[in-house]
Amino acid sequence: MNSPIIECHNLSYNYSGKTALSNISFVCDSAEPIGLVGPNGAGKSTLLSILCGFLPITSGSVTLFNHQPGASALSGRVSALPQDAQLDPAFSIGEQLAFYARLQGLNKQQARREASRVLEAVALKDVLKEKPNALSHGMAKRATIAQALIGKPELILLDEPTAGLDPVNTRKIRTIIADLSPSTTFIISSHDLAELGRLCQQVLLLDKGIMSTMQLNTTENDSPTRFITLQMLSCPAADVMAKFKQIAGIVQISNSQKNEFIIEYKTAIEPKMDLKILMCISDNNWQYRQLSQGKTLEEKLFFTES
Ligand SMILES: Nc1ncnc2c1ncn2[C@@H]1O[C@H](COP(=O)(O)OP(=O)(O)OP(=O)(O)O)[C@@H](O)[C@H]1O
Repeated sequence: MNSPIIECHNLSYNYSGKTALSNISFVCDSAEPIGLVGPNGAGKSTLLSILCGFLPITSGSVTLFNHQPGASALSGRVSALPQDAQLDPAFSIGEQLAFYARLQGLNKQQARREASRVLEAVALKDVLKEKPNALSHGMAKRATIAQALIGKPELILLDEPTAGLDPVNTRKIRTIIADLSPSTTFIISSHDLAELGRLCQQVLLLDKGIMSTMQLNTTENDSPTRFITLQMLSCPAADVMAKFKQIAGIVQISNSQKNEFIIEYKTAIEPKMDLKILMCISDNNWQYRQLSQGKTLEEKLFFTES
């Protein structure tokens, strides 16, 4: 049987007496991308630093593919993109990537080929000879992700890969991750819950150093009711709720935020509730922005009653 990708038991970490991680335990054995979320200061970067072997394990245990973080056996199998990853302004992108490839033991020619391969994977093959100052912020971020792809690692830890990026570049990074999964497992720390909701089936939630895990899209499948999230353009909320309540099968509607509604319905009564809702919107000449199955990740994490 294969060893789990990550196994973490009773891990705690303190900075000079200040608790950053408190007795956390989790196991990752799925190749699907895993989200790591939590408010500022929750302990996400600390956890990633321990997984990378940058910080020591002082209490509890952690293994990646059955090895201690930072073990030489993990070289080439695990890589990371730190939150503040920088490119060296003095060297071209191709030179820097080839340098990191050489550190992994490739010869000069193999390293050059590897630099081209990873740049192509992030849709940046034209910048091989450019220096970092010729790249936009989004391109530079993708170039640092290219660095994390060197040697085709099985596990890549990404700390805030889309922070500060526009929607186009955010989408490009999502595509890169989706294309490389599941042959590569990504752990993605991010405050962008919409992005994580699109990519991840499993989410690790850290709050003040305490962890809980959440498996997305599983409980709903087993449940007699499901959820739809509906975003309307400006609309009379009270009218919308009153009209929807008349649709057979709808058990509950909440106006989760301005122009957004979470609708819970019984699948046995109306399996195609999305069509019913769209017909109701059309009959009333309302306009909607987006209808999606399930709740948003934000709603699941922070506003679902347990
Ligand atoms: N080098 C350090 N020295 C002392 N305390 C630290 C250090 N690094 C982090 N901390 C503290 O540890 C806790 C966890 O910080 P960490 O950076 O891991 O959180 P985070 O979830 O990554 O936050 P953010 O989302 O803001 O990046 C915080 O209370 C922080 O102040």
